[in-house]
Amino acid sequence: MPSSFRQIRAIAFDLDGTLLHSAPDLHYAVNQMLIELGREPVSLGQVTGWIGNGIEVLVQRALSRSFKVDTRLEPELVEQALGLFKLFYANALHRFSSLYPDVEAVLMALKAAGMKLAIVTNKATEFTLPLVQQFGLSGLIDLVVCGDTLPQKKPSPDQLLYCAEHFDISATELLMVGDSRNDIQAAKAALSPSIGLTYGYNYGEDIALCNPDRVLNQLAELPALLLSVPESV
Ligand SMILES: O=C(O)COP(=O)(O)O
Ligand SMILES: [Mg+2]
Repeated sequence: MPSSFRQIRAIAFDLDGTLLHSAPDLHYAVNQMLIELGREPVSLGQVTGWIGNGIEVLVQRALSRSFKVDTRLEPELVEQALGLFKLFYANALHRFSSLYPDVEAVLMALKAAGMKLAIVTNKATEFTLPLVQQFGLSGLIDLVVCGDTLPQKKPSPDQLLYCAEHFDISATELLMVGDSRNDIQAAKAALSPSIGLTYGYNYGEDIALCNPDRVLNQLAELPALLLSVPESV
């Protein structure tokens, strides 16, 4: 565990459950899809527990009505369901979703201090970019790496390594800030430090169990942690 984050030059923020409370719109789109397929809707709590591995897996979990995907799902059904989900989600992207408290202020403070800022999400590009724009983050974020930007998504380290390369820094100088074990595992695999936030989704589990370098309860604590490090440390 690093004694400080003095070496940090760039920050990779996860999106869903970290910057954006997206579960309400994902829940809406999942239920519209299920209803269209003649199936019973599911609860917000269920959907929240299925977020984290991208939309294909979310749709498969919804069809299975469980976190563990039913291996007997017909590929044609999954494809049809995915098409429906995309249609409904595209129309409900930011209807019920909201930024978490202090997101803009925190990003502005970090950017003003010279940090490069990225979003590294497992969400597909077609939904991520409109959300980043809609919530006014485009001018604050230097790079967006989505779940379909590269062949592998988190917990693979590839998106973080791509990010470090883009910023021309070492992965050890890139801090991953996320709500999920996928974020922390990706950071560990990339040899990047990580901060786990407690308010997000993480399949309903305690983020501290993934052993991030630091656990924070609020994003607002981040600037002080990164920018007010005594010189002698
Ligand atoms: O799309 C998901 O399943 C999760 O996205 P995230 O990586 O931004 O949390
Ligand atoms: Mg997340």
